[in-house]
Formats: sequence, C-alpha cells, structure tokens
Amino acid sequence: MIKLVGVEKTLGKQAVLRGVDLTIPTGKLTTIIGRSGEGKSVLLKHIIGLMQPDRGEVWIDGTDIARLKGQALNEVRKKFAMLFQGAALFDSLTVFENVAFPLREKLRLKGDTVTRRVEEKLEQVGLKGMGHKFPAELSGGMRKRAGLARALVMEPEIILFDEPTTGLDPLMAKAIHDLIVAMQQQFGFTAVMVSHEIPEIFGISDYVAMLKNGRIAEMAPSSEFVKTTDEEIREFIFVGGTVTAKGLPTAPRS
Ligand SMILES: Nc1ncnc2c1ncn2[C@@H]1O[C@H](COP(=O)(O)OP(=O)(O)OP(=O)(O)O)[C@@H](O)[C@H]1O
Repeated sequence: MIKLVGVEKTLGKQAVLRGVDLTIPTGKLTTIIGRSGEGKSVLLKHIIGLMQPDRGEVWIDGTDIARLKGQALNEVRKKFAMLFQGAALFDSLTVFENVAFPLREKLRLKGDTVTRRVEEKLEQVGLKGMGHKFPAELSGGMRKRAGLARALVMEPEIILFDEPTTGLDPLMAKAIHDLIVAMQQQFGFTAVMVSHEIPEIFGISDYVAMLKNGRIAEMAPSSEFVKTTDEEIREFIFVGGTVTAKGLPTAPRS
C-alpha cells in the first residue's frame, strides 16, 4: 500500500503540496486529477522518491521513504517503474535496446534471457516485429507503447503514469488507456496515473483522487467520485456538462 500522510513541499516560493493525505490501494488503478500546475507531477515524484517532502510521511509497503537516502531508497525504488510524459526513450537506441536497457543495466541479464523478455513485452504492447526501429521512426502512440514495454519488462509492483496519453489523438489515447487497463489486470501491479483525460479516466480508473490547493480534495471509487457535492470539483469534472452528456460514469472494476 502507498500512503502519504501530511506531505508538504515548497518549491521556490510556492507551497505546492500543503498537507497531502492519500492512501492508494494495492493492485488497483488510481488516477490523480487536478488543474494544471496544481502539483500532480510533484506528487508522483514524492511517491517514487525523486523528491522528498519538507514535512510528512510517504509509506511504501511499510517503509517511510520521506527521509530515506542512498541504497535504502534504491531498494524501495526497485518496486517502481515510471512512464514519463514523453515516454523518455533513448533516441540513439532501437526500441529493442530501449526495452532491454533496464534488464541489462539493473538486472545484469544477458543473451537469450534478455531477448525472450523483451520480445514478449513488445508483443504484449502491440509492437511485435518493431524492435529494430528507432524512436524517431515511431508514431506518438507507438512511442508510448515502447515506453510501456520498458516499464513492464522489469515486472514492477507499482507503475506511475504521468499523463500517458498527452499528444495523442482520441483513438490513439483510447488504445493506450485500454492497453494500460489490460496490462494492469493481467499483471496486477498498482497503477497510479496523472491525467487530464476527463471524462475518459472515469471509465477506466478504479479510484480517482483530486488535488486542489495542495491537498487531496476528494478520493473515491470513480462511480462515487462523480456524485461529489463539492461545487468546484463538479465544475472541474463536468466541464460545461459534457461529462453527463457522454453518459459517465461506468462502475469501477471489481
Ligand atoms: N523542480 C522544480 N522546481 C521549482 N518549481 C517546480 C519544480 N517542479 C515543479 N515546480 C512547480 O510546482 C508546481 C506544480 O508543478 P507540477 O508539474 O507538479 O504540476 P501539474 O499539476 O503536474 O501540472 P500539469 O497538469 O500542467 O502537468 C508548478 O508551479 C511548477 O512550476
């Protein structure tokens, strides 16, 4: 379980996180929403230990990583993979080498073992036979798939997705959402996603949390979340009534 307690973070002169309390259930897909610049990416960075809070606790399965450093922090971070906004592929490496990279660098695997694991992941994300291509030769959606394959190849317990569909057309975005859900159900990792894809995320997330004014204003199963009576949250998620027009929400997956 991931649990943040009273997390505060000031960056420059801005108090970005002002007491975040959030419990993220294991083996589910939780999506964090909120206005631009609210601190969603900063929050993800606290969860994975890339940033440390000024105050508060960040519990990852019984370890508070808020003040952990060096080897102890690295041990906990082995549980994680992160899919960054731009997929963060190495442009000079082929798709195959990009996906193989963590296996070779972190697990020191070689030869057939690497080939087998990489090809299996490429197939799972729909990139079978594409391993020889370079990132520049791929469409935006294919780059996201390659990034997802690289995240999955380490078989992490937790995957963080920072706006995984940014820059994609609606059909491609849906394909990536569907793939994330399919992979999450198949492998059972804990998924934490930051997204602006409203209303779509209500149809795919088990839980939705909203960051507002540096705190979690609401956290609930998606189907409950949309029943919120908080006017500001309603305004944000029912932008001009379009969400209701599209007939959301669907029930969260059991
Ligand atoms: N390393 C940093 N140093 C200083 N300020 C930062 C740093 N990282 C983020 N910030 C600031 O913290 C605030 C929150 O940024 P963050 O990227 O988390 O927002 P966000 O909610 O993810 O936004 P968006 O939805 O637009 O991606 C912003 O004002 C940003 O400028």
